[in-house]
Amino acid sequence: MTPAETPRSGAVGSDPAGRPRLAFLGPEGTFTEAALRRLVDPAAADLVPASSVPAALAAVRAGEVDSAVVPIENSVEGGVSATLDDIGSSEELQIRAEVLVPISFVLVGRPGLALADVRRVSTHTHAWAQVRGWMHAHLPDAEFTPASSTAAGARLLLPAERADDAGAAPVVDAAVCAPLVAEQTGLPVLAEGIEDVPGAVTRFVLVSRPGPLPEPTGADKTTVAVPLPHDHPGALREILDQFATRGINLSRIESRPTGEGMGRYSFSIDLEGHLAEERVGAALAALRRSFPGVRFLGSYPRAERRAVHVPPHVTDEAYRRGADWVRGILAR
Ligand SMILES: O=C(O)C(=O)Cc1ccccc1
Repeated sequence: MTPAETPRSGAVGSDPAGRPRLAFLGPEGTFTEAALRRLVDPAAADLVPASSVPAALAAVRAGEVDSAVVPIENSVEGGVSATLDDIGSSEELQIRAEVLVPISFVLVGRPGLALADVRRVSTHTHAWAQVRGWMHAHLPDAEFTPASSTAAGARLLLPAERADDAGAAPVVDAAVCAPLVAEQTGLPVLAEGIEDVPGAVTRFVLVSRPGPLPEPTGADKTTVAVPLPHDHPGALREILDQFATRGINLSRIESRPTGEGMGRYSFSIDLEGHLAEERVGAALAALRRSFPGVRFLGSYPRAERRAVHVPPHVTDEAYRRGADWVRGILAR
């Protein structure tokens, strides 16, 4: 990729013959679309809405698009399983960039409907989890109808969007979505700021097929998945030791079932640092020796751009001094 082909973030793999194609969890108005607009210049790319996270990632794998933007972690709800499981299942995808998006929700309703008349509410499961307390306090009897995204849930309120039976009453009364969707659709806002935890943020990642890593910036993050062998006592301790002895801080670690049977788990880990840094490369090389199933899922700049603290004994310079000393002895 040449600099001229590189969009704003420098993160998107682009097709020299044309504009990069970018899939995202759609339709228009999702939080994922807001994330995409922060990661790349939307005017320089073709945006392709996908109906689910797996669909967006499958389009990348199949080469139908260059990259996809998907949610990966929420400060209230934790990891987004659909994303962690999909990207962690192979080394076919690589995270190239991340961004944090503040999340605030509104409740939009069917035109003419009062808040007290709302019975059925649609939204994405992650949004529902973040407004449960508000719902309990204001609409305790509301039924939840899951939608593929917040914007898709809101669109159920627009009769013209329902191809099945355009004349029929909407299947839901209200939807939880971003304020932007109310503006885009003209749907009336019944309540705003309905999130249970003010200041919640969601982390989104830009994912593409494997390629050259972004240059180290000193403020990077690396994501790996480590399936645990079931006959390896102390495996988790060994994994953590590799990072601890090299002064590598972890910013996320969670276990996900592999689907191969009860008790079979893979650890999804974010660590501070870039694979090109000695301590990170050494830790991952050591992990690979003991756990050949380890998957590298990307080294990329941290959203906050905050420099990683590297203890003095594990800087690249410290590694060089150590290696020089050994070489000097062997050369005697
Ligand atoms: O449904 C959306 O708008 C998304 O982008 C997924 C999501 C849902 C709730 C919080 C953050 C992201």
